[in-house]
Amino acid sequence: MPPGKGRDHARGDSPEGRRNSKSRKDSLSAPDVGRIYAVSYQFYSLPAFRYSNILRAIVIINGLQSVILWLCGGDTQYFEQNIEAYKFTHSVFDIAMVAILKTVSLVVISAALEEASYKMLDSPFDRDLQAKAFWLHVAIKLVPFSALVLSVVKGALVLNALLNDSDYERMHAPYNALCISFTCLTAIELAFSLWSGRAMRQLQMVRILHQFNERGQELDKDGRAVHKKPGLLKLFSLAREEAPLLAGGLTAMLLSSGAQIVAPLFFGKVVDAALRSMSDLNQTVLILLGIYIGGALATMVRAWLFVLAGQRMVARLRRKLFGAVVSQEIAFFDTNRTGELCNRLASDTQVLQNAVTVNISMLSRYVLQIIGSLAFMFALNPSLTGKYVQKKRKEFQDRLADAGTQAEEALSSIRTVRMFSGEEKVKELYGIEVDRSYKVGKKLALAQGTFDGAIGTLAYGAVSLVLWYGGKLVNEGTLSAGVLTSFLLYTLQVAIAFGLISSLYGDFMQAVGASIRIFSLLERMPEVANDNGQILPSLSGDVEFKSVRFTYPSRPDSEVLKGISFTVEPGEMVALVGPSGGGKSTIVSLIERFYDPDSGIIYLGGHDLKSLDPQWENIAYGCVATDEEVEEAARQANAHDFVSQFKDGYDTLVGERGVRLSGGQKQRVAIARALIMNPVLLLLDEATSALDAESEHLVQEAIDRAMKHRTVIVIAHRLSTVRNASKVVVIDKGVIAEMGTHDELLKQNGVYKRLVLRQLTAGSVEPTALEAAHIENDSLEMQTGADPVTFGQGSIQGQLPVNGQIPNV
Ligand SMILES: Nc1ncnc2c1ncn2[C@@H]1O[C@H](COP(=O)(O)OP(=O)(O)OP(=O)(O)O)[C@@H](O)[C@H]1O
Repeated sequence: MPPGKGRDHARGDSPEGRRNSKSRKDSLSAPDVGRIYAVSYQFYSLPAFRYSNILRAIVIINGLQSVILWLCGGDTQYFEQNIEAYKFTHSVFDIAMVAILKTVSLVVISAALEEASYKMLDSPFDRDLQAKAFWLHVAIKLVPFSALVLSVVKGALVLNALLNDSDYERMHAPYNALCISFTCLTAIELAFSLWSGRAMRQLQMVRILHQFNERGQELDKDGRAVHKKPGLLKLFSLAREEAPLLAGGLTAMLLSSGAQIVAPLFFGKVVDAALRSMSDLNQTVLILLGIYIGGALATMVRAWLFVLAGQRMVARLRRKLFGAVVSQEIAFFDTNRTGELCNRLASDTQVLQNAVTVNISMLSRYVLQIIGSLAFMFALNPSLTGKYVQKKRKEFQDRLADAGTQAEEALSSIRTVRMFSGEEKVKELYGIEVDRSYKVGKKLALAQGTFDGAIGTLAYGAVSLVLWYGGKLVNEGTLSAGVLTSFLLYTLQVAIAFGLISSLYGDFMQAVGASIRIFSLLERMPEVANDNGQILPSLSGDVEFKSVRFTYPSRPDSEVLKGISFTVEPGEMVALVGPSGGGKSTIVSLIERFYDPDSGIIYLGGHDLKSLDPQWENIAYGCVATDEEVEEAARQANAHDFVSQFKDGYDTLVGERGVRLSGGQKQRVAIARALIMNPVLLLLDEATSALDAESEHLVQEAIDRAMKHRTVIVIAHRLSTVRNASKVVVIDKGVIAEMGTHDELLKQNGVYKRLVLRQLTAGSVEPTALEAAHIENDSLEMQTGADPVTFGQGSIQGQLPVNGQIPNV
C-alpha cells in the first residue's frame, strides 16, 4: 500500500487516509452546501473499482472456489486419497494448493506494485523504486503463468488418459470442474497481469481528490461542502451504545422465534397423536404448552430489552440534538423555524427509535421465520408497490410537520394573533396545512390498503395451493394429516412474515429520511464556533469597530452595516442613535457575537472578538446567585418593591416571555439580571414607549445605577440618556452619519438634530437652553412634519451585557 504523504497528499485507502477520511466525513453539514470554502488540506484516494481490486477479486474467487470444489469432490477419504495416494492425473490436491498460494501471492504482489507505482508518480527517477517495480511487474505475470502451465499440463495428461488409457479411472465431476475453472480463471488473471504496466501508469488519472476546509468539511471541486446521505449503517450507529441491550434482546428473540418455528411441528404431531391414543395426545400437548410458555417468556424479555434500548437511545439523541441546535449561530435561527426544529426533536427521533430498535427486532424475527421457506414466495416482488407507499408515507409526514409548524407559530404568538384579531386567518392557514396532509393521507390509505390486500391475497393464495396439494397427497396416502397441518402453518407463518418484512422496508426508509434531517443538524458546525477561543484573565471594557461590514445571511441582498468604525473607551457611555432600521441593534448583535462581521474587525479589550471564547464572553444565562444577591440587584433595579408584593415573591412564575409583568416591570427585572452578572461591558437597548411617568422614572433610575462604573453601549431613545453620553454615534442606513457629544452634534444641522427635535416635540423632557434655541430655529421644519425619522421606538428587548447574557423575561 502506498503510504500517505502528509496531510495534503495522504492516500485515502491507506489506513491513515481512511481514518482521516472517516473522521472528516462525520462533520459534514447539509445547510452549508451552497457556500464556497477555501481548501485547508487535501488527500487522494483510489476508486474501489480499479485494476488491482478486480485482479484481487478474481484470484480470491478462484482460490475459494478451488478449495470448495476439491473438498466437495472427494468422498470421506479425500484427504488420504489426495495426499497419500497422490496421482497427478487423479487428484486435484496440487491445484487447490497452488490456488491458495496464487491467491495469497497475487494479493500481496498487486498491493506492493500499487504502492511502488504510486510512489513513482512523485519520484519517477528513483532507481531503487524503478527496480522494485520492474520485479513486481515480472512477478505479477509469472505467478499466473506458472499456475496456468500446471493446469494445462494436468488437463492435457487427463485428456490423454481419457482417450488412450482404457484402465483410467475417471476423476469426480467436481474435480473436472475445478481443473476447467482453474485454467479459465488463471488465463484471465494472466491476461490481466499483462496489462499491469499500463494500469499502474493510469493510477494518477483514477485517483480521487478529497479536499477539506478548515472546519473539517469535505468539499467538492467547486469548494462547496458536500453532503452525503446517511445510509442504514449510519442509522444503526446511533444505537451503538445500546449494543449490549440489543444483543440481549436478540438472544431472547432467537429463543422466542425458535419456539415459534418449532410450534407448528408440534401442531402436526398433536393431530397425528390424536389419531393414535389419548396418552400420546396428552404428552404432545404438554410439550407444545412448554414450548409456548418458554416462547412467551422469551418474547417478554425481548420486548422489554428492545423497548428499553429504544428509549435510552432516543433520550440520548434528543439531548445531543438539542445541544447541537442550541449551539448553532443566531443566523441559523433566522432561517430555521422553531416549529420545525421542535418537530425534529420530537417526531424524527421517535421514528429513529423505532427503526433502530423495535424494527430491528421485528426484521430479525421475520427473517428467521422466513429462513427455509418456500422459494416461490420470493419470486413475488412487492417492492414497486412498497416504494409508492413509502413515498406517500414520507410525504404525509412532511405535510404533518408543516401543519405542526403552523400551529406552533400561531400559538407561540397568540397575543399578537389576538391583538390583530387574526384567529380566523391562523385557523385558515392551519386548515390549509391540515388539508394538504389529509390529501396525502387519503392516497396513503388507499396505497397501504391495496398493498396489504395484495400481500394478503398472495399469502392466502399460497396457503390454498399448499392445502390443495397437501390434501391430494393425504388422499393418496403419501402424507399424514399431521405433516400437512405443520406444513400449512409454516406456509402461513412465512407468508405473513414476508408481508410484514415489506412493510418494515417502508419503515426503514422513513427512518433514513428522518435521519437525514437529524444528522444534518447533529453534524452541522456552527458558523460561530462556541467552544474554543481565548479566555482572558480579565477584561477591560473597551470596544473598537474597525471598518465593519455585515449582511444578514438570511437576507444576503441587503448590506446592513457598510463600514462602521468607532471606539468606546473603558468606563465611557456611548449612545447609538439613528433612524429605525439604520443598524443599531445589528451593531449590538455583533458585539454579542450572535453573528460575525463579513469584513473588518471588532476588538473587545484589545482582542479580536473572533479569537475569544464566546461562552466565556456571554456567561450562560443560568447564572447562579444567592438569594441576597438577587434581592440586592432587585433593589438596585427598583424591582424589589413590586416583586415582594407578589404572593410568591421571588418565586413568582412570570409566564412565557414575562407576559404576566407590565412593560416597566419587565424592564426592571431585566436590569436586575444585568446587575447580578456585574458585567464589565453593558449593552442596553433603551425603551421609552408605553411607560407612564412614574414607571419611566423608576426605569430611568435603575438604568442610571446599572450604568455606573462600567463601559456602556446604549441604543438610546431618551434625550436624558444621550445628554449624559460621552459620545453619541448616529447610525443611518448602515453608516456612521455623525459622531460627537450631544452638544457638538446639535450644532450640526444633521440627522441627529432632527432626531432630537422630534423627541423634544414629544414633550417628555424639558429642553436645555441650547436645545430651546434649536427648537426656535427649526419650528417650521417641525410643523411640516416632513421628517420621517423617529427617536422613541422600540421596547426593551433584552438588556444584554456582553458578559452576562439575559434572556427576555
Ligand atoms: N435577523 C435579521 N435577519 C435579516 N435582516 C435583519 C435581521 N435583523 C435586522 N435585520 C434588518 O437589518 C436592518 C437593520 O436592523 P437593526 O435592527 O439593526 O436596525 P435598528 O437601527 O436597530 O432599528 P430600530 O431602531 O428600529 O431597532 C433592517 O433593515 C432590518 O430589517
